[in-house]
Amino acid sequence: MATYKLYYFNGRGRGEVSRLIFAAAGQKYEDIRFEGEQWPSHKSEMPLGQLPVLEFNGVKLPQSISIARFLAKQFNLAGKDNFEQAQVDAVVDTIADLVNKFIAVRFEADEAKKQELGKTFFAEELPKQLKNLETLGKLYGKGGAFFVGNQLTWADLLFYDVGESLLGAEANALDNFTFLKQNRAEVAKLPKIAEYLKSRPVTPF
Ligand SMILES: N[C@@H](CCC(=O)N[C@@H](CS)C(=O)NCC(=O)O)C(=O)O
Repeated sequence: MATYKLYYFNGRGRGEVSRLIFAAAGQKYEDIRFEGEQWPSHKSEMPLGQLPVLEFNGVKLPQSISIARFLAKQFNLAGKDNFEQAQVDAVVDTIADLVNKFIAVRFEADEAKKQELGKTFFAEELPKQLKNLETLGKLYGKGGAFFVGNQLTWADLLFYDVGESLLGAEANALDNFTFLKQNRAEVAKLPKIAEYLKSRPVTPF
């Protein structure tokens, strides 16, 4: 029987999308969460010295997006055919563009620069990327609430999680984006996801 271990910190960060994929698939796995002080003694055990890492049947795989894409393929959450998978990847890449900009703001050490970056991000960059995502959802979602092909894929799960962080920083962020709001609501209603969200450990950003 296949075995899965997911190593990450006690945060959602780059690991939560894989946890959501496991939850949606109803697949058991070991959810290993390092505390900050434990990490230095484990860093050298990881292929690239970073997390998340998935251990699949005893072999370690780094890179959050590669991990999530592999899991999605394992559990039929990647899109029904090659072209749907490419559409899912386009949504994921667009979310990644947004996340990279968001992270740059959050982790800026210089407070004045952070304020400046934050202003531009929330006023310009975020609405632009959300509009792009809304466009892709309407184009590929076949009139339904999911991003691609009218069924759940890992693009929906990734956006669900990223949306949580965006709304935490800016409560009105999705107000002008009906598809995106509906998409997150539908994901949260799926029975396995609803159960997971209710029972997951408190997991910060
Ligand atoms: N491109 C990598 C980036 C991984 C990454 O930056 N991981 C951070 C946590 S989110 C990390 O391991 N930091 C601890 C360290 O580098 O020692 C991915 O997407 O997995």
